[in-house]
Amino acid sequence: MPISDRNAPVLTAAEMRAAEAAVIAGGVPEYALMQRAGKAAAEIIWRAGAKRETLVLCGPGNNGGDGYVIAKALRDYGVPVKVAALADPVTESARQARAEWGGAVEGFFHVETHFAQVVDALFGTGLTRGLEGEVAARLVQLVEASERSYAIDIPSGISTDDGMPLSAVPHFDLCIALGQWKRAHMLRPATGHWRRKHLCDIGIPAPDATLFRLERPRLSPPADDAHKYTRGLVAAVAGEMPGASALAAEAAARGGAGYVRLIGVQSVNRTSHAIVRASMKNEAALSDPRIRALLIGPGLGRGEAGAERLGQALVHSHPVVLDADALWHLAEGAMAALPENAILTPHAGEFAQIFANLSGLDISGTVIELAVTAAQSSGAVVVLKGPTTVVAGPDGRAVVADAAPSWLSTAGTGDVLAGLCAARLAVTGDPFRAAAEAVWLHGEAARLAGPAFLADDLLPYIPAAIAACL
Ligand SMILES: NC(=O)C1=CN([C@@H]2O[C@H](COP(=O)(O)OP(=O)(O)OC[C@H]3O[C@@H](n4cnc5c(N)ncnc54)[C@H](O)[C@@H]3O)[C@@H](O)[C@H]2O)[C@H](O)CC1
Ligand SMILES: [K+]
Repeated sequence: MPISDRNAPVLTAAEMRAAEAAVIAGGVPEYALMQRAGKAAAEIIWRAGAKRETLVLCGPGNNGGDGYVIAKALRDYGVPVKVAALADPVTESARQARAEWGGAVEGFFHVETHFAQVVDALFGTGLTRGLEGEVAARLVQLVEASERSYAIDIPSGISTDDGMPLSAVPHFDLCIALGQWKRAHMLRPATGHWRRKHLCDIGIPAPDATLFRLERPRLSPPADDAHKYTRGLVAAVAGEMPGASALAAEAAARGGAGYVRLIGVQSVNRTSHAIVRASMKNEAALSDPRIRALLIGPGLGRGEAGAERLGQALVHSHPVVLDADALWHLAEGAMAALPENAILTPHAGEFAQIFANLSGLDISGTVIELAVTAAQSSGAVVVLKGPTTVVAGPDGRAVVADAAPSWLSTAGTGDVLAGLCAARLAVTGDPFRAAAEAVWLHGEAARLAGPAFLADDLLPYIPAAIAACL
């Protein structure tokens, strides 16, 4: 189940083949799908490149078949086109496409090197190993010599399921994904191999999937009769570095919570007056049954005092967001004590530290497998933060955020994200939805803030990010 109909599925190569097979079983011939794919891609190339001379590189499989369809369609638009093939077609559909192209087919190594545009239709989701050395080198040479380049479905040499290059892979202007997004379209390092990506709809319906692309969520304004408690009370527990918990608390307040209580902070300078402070000694402040989300970790400290505060805070079983130093304190025992609705927000280093200690857990694979395995083993929603952030739920669902600005890689932005997670958890009561909304709002606030911001600068952009979702 996607979290909303805006979230497109992200498939493995096997899932893509199954989705394609279902359409073919429903009566659409494979060749008709290839025609749709090739024509849709050709239209995009035509719009981008008009009548620039174009070289289409065709491989032996159906990716190459798409290439022949593209070449024919571009020729029909009046574009000067040449085709160079690495090998003869090995599938029936590709043979048919080549026959319909009907024009000359040059040798991959013999065709001249300089073209205004190059289209890579050598290999797609059927890639089983890296390209041979000279083949990869020639592809890089042809693409680098061109003014514009297009990768059909996936750049040749990129592994579909993990986004890893299996041989030298050039950088393209545009990656044209066919039918549905595949994992490599979301994962580094693959995503560094194109400037833009575009998904072509070729009539392959979204299959049942567990992984989705994070898209702009739909949020609702508070109900007409809302008051601060119905909108959600967030309790943020401070620690050794009060600035971090203050930042997280402010993000929670701007992220939609009705009431934010900051507990256990001594120095109060520079925190909004709307955030209510309470002492750790005031037990009622933490045990308050109206608390809809507890936030602990930013600035907590790694010493005894931090561990003690964490223990005190978890005792009440509030839905919780655990970040930073709280994750550091999270040993196997504490993990078992997590309340039902918990969100963990580790970056890669924290992630390795927590989950490497869990016995019997195989932590390997892409950030997607890592986050999903961690969520399933901990029973919590895991937000694995990084250049590609993944939100995974214990039920196996995950969303991947592939487009956050790299300017977010600065101190304190994690505190802001944790605060947003707490706000959305308090508002929605659903940790998976909350984490996905928070990650999107965080990325949007960063986009709005522009370059070289401080984490504090994100705060005034959060309302505008929310406004984009109403
Ligand atoms: N998904 C869809 O709905 C549609 C996808 N189309 C396109 O088809 C490709 C996938 O085609 P497939 O034939 O399965 O695989 P490839 O063309 O990627 O290549 C398979 C071919 O190549 C051999 N091979 C694999 N790796 C290497 C290598 N390193 N060196 C040499 N040879 C290699 C392998 O043995 C096969 O013979 C998909 O990406 C779309 O572009 C269709 O158009 C229909 C709709
Ligand atoms: K390709």
